[in-house]
Amino acid sequence: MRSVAYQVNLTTRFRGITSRTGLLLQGPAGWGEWSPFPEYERPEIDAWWAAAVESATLPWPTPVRDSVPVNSIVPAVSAEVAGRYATAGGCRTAKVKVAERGQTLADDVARVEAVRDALGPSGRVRVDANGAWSVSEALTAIRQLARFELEYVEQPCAGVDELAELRVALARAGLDVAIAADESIRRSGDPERVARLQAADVAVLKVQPLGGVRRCLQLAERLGLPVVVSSALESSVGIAAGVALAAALPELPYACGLNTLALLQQDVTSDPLVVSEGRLAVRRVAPDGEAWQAPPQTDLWWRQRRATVEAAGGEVAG
Ligand SMILES: O=C(O)CCC(=O)c1ccccc1C(=O)O
Ligand SMILES: [Mg+2]
Repeated sequence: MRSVAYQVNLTTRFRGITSRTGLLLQGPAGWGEWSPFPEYERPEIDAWWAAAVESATLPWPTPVRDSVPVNSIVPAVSAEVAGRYATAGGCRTAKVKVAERGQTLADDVARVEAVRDALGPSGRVRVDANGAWSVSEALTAIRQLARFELEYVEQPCAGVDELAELRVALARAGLDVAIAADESIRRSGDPERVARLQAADVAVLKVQPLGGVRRCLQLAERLGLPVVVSSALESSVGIAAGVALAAALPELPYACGLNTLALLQQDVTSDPLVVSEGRLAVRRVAPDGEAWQAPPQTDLWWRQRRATVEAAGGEVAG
């Protein structure tokens, strides 16, 4: 199958990176995106490849809705500008990054307060710590953040066992705040351990790291937890696969973390997915133009990376 590499700059530094690169794959069903982060290796990146192949070769599972709600993203910015991020695109749910290295809990409290003020009492506010807190740090932080009525706290601690311990401690402390697992599902090698250990109330599912839309639908069923569909910071081609998953889930109780196109300075198409009134439409995306195409060296690097995964002959979606 034909493939072409993209590379675009980010508008805001995110996860410590300032640009995003990946491979777009064209097959009989349309386009797929393969964009495991550069430091990821086999076998972890095989699941990402399976997702791209699924997107390029198979139709999407039957949707039960034709658009999906998404959350805005508030990076670890100052409280002064946080409110503007929170309401972008008409979103009524915001996800606030907390526990950023070099910042304090007071910075997090000020940022979350600004977001709650901007959305008003009917808005929903979630935070994501990306596993940065110990159990006791998480307890301290959640104690202070709970007054802003959090929808959930995403990956407060790094380990599955820590998440389980934190949930017990929260219940003991009378703090009724839900916990979502993200990295613990997509990087632990055993996504179902979270459910077995009752380590989370909510499961964050990302199509590429979990091997495709069909795999995610099956996993959602096995987990038996409410699901939040989220992006891995992709172009419109990858986001479309996330939207397809969200559209096919029997229940969709939460806004999706698929509003990451706003973090890219450019997209791979002149007809990108656009958030309107806080929602994304369900549809396929095809790349066009060339301003986003990666330089030859980067394109070559992706082709070689692809060759290692294909040579290993990992199973693909079906
Ligand atoms: O959940 C969202 O709103 C957006 C997705 C997101 O935050 C993300 C994107 C790329 C890598 C990691 C993460 C994360 O959830 O931590
Ligand atoms: Mg997360």
